[in-house]
Amino acid sequence: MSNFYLQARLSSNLIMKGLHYKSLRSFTTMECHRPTILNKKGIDILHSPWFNKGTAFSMTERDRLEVRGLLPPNIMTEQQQIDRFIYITITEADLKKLETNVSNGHSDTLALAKWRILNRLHDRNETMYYKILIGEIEEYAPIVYTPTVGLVCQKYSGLFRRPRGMYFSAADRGEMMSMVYNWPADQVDMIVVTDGSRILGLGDLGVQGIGISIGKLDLYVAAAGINPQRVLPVMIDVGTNNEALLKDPLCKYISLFQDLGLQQHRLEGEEYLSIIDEFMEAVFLRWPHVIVQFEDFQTKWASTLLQRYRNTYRMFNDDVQGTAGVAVAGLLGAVRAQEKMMIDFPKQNIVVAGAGSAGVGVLRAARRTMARMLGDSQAAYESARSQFWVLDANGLITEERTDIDHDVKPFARNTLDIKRRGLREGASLVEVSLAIKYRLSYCNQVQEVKPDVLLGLSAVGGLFSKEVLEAFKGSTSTRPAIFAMSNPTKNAECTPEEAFSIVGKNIIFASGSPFKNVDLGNGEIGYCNQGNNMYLFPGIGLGTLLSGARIISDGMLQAAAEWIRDITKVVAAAVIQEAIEEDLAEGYREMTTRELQRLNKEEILLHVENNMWKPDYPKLIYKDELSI
Ligand SMILES: NC(=O)C1=CN([C@@H]2O[C@H](COP(=O)(O)OP(=O)(O)OC[C@H]3O[C@@H](n4cnc5c(N)ncnc54)[C@H](O)[C@@H]3O)[C@@H](O)[C@H]2O)C=CC1
Ligand SMILES: CC(=O)C(=O)O
Ligand SMILES: [Mg+2]
Repeated sequence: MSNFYLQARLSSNLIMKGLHYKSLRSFTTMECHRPTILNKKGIDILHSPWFNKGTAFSMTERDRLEVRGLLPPNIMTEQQQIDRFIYITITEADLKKLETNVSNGHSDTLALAKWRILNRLHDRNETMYYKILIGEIEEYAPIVYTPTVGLVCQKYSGLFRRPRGMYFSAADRGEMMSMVYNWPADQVDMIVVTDGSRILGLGDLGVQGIGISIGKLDLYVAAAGINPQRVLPVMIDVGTNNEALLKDPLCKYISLFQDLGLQQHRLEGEEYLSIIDEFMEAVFLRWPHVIVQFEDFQTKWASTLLQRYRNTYRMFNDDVQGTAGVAVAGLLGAVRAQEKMMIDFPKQNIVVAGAGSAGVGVLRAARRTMARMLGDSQAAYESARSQFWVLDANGLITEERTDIDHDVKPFARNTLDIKRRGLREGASLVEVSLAIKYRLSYCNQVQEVKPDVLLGLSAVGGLFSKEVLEAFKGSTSTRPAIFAMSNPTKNAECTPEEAFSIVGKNIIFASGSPFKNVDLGNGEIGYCNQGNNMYLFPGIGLGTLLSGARIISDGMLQAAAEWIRDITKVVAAAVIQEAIEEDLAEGYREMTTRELQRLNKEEILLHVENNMWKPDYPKLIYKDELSI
């Protein structure tokens, strides 16, 4: 059902139920219908991407806001502006030329050129930028987000023209409390922060990591309707250990390439923590209701920071918690696709390649889900762990491992059990995929149990090689699942073509970055699903924002994962519902806790819908006009 029909149905239901006046009024104060109060006039408005409408300013507005004569006289509709941008600015002038210069029509150069053109529009006219992004999300998400955002981050120091977001660096210690007031918006709802230490699967990109914060927030605006004037991309620069980004002291005056970040190695330990602490205190001091999404922190800090802040601040780690929700939703979807009952999920044998922040997040969430299905007891939780086979750069992780990470330890395979199955510590992916044999003690039979799922979060492109896929081919599942979730595209553990051609037509395939569906011949299509936290984090953020929940609980994240139906609105509503049930909801804007508690499911959905920003030009009112 389209959003339009859903909204129409919900509205009529509300009217039938005769909602009391206050609630009805707050429903009708829709985000997109609020006029915007300005303290600027004339040319300043045209130079502000937040307020600029370009050629779409009406004559009355041109007079009221003193921009008459500063624009060409032809007043355009929004649609004319979009057409002009897509068909004249992008396609004809720039992209066509580029396309003919690029042999396969889809190269890094072309993607980067598209990003540049979109970024320039973002700098000029934010409303039009989001209108185009939302209207053509399938085409432009891979540009503003993975895979192109990875390339953008790698080249950010060269691409940088106009600032976007805020930078807090090790040199700003003691200053952050006042620095936050340099940001022009009095209300910030959503911050995405990175320290640039593990950008997608591209490693330490230092200050250039700001690109990922910008890309994620673009999706918040496009998918969750968060008002772009209330988002803040942040980069915390504590240095970089990427030597290529550190100046060579011998040629620092002649080097053409100058990285924009601090020229020092990363701070570690207490020094590092004190900087992140200061940042958190500063942003929550100025914007007590903000939500902070931690993004692309290297594994050693991701989980430490999550534990440090999660019970105090409204924050979550997207790589640990967002990815987990999407992966669990995908795993449950695979069980459904096998035409099994949900209760069969705890019987799936799942091989996970990659035990970093993302892999461990998925393992913990999948184990918790299995345990709940098995009765939610400690015994159920214990037994669920035997369904996972976890490998890192050193192969299969067993109890024999000496330097095992605290978070990974619960998933180390029992040594005796491994031997019984003909495996060993450090076994390769081929060995594990080939057979997980075990002897059924009561009938003394050898039964081969092969993995149902092969899930990659290793950042190693091509890890699911021909040999691995051949070995996995013997899966006992009716529809084996291959999730090559690493980003960007070149880091995917395998391509869908490789997976479908080697393992078979009936597999379920998902990848972190988008791939095209595969033509399997005879009119059959191999579907390539995208398994990316982008389907979850906008809903988690929006739901947390509108519920006013004090913290983001596991229950709220679980609710998001269970409700993922690629409709962020529904995900957000589920998160709000859970926040209300856990007594965490404190309300947002006109909607008080009490009013939130009175809403039924449909009303919550409508509340979400009404609070989602839409890329329509608002009525602009100069602040002195208010007193007239
Ligand atoms: N699709 C999605 O929504 C998401 C995808 N990711 C992707 O997951 C990847 C990993 O992210 P993190 O866990 O934060 O990184 P990380 O660097 O902390 O972890 C990588 C893990 O892979 C292991 N590994 C390396 N080589 C391996 C091999 N040959 N075989 C098996 N394991 C191997 C490492 O030992 C480590 O445990 C990145 O490419 C990232 O882009 C991360 C978050 C969300
Ligand atoms: C998708 C994402 O968050 C990552 O690759 O890190
Ligand atoms: Mg990430």
